[in-house]
Amino acid sequence: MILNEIKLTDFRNYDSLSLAFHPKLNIFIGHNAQGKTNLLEAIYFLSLAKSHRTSKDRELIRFGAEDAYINGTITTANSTLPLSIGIAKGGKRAKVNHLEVAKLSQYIGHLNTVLFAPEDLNIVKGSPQVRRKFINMECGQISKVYLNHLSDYNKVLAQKNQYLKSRNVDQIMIEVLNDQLAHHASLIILKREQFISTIERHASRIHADISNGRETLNVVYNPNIKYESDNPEDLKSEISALLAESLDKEIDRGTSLVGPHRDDIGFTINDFDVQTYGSQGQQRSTALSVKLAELELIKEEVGEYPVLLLDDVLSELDEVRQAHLLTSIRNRVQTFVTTTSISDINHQIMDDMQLFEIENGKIKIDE
Ligand SMILES: Nc1ncnc2c1ncn2[C@@H]1O[C@H](COP(=O)(O)OP(=O)(O)OP(=O)(O)O)[C@@H](O)[C@H]1O
Repeated sequence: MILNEIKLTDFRNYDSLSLAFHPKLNIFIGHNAQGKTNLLEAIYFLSLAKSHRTSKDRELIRFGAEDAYINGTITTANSTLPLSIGIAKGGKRAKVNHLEVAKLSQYIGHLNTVLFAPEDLNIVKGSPQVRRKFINMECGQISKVYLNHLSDYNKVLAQKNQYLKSRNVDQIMIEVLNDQLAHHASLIILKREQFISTIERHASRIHADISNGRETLNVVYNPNIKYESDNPEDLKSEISALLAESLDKEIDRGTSLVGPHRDDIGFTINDFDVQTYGSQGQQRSTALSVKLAELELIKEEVGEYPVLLLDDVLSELDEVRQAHLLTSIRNRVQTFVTTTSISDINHQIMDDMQLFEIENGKIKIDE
């Protein structure tokens, strides 16, 4: 999948901008606060009808303007398709092939993107909550069934926690809720297990490449419930037994202690724990490999590679890791990169790409 061009009107610090992109590699270079990330954000918004930086769409409208527009054209294996989104203070409107869609869900999915930004390092360094959010987002994109079970699980869990907090715990009610939790948990756990093993398969290959074969990355699922079954019914029984065993403790503590809401993922390189013992560079390349594995997942799902957006990651990687990223990946995946310095860019890469110099919302195209 390729994004051929983009037009911005009153988006962030761009009043009017029209750019044609290189099919392999596009580099946005400029000092801080000139509009590099704004451009990646525009591409991300064109893909998902939401920003990766803010939930308030009105922040995207240029100061003093009434509305903002992003237009783009994508080419897939089968077609060339114009996409457009208008953002007004009161809401947003999206068009596919010049026709307005009734629901944003009909719009999303035409342009697929994977974004890697500095904060993604938290997938490795952050709390288990960050990693659960990552699994939920990724599994949710691939499986609607997962999303439904997760949403039901969270609703029942909130109810159960309310009961546990009250002074007079209704044990029968909690047993009913535990039965529902065990049902949803069994499906969530099996999907997570499957998802993490697929991520590991891709991420470990990518990591071997970017570390020039020196490092073996493993991604492991650390479920809160230690289980043996691999079919939903048996797993549900195992979970039910554990929940029953933990009930007294849960009543005592006034909160739910057991279940996939306490799961985590672990990363090891050459068998040591990356979070505890990894260097900064190893933690970054672990996060990057895990994110790049998403490219392969989307390819398996959709049949085509998405577009890759890399925000400010070059300066963080050594030459070998950079070269891998920008040479092998760009031959498969159209890539957009932001950087503050040309010295960050490996010189072998400079031939087959387009450089855009950005200064205060204006772009100079380097021929
Ligand atoms: N709604 C808006 N209207 C006008 N300008 C805006 C708006 N939102 C942000 N900006 C401006 O955009 C600039 C920031 O752009 P951006 O985040 O793309 O920086 P960047 O080039 O990626 O910088 P860095 O290298 O520091 O990450 C700032 O000057 C900010 O004032």
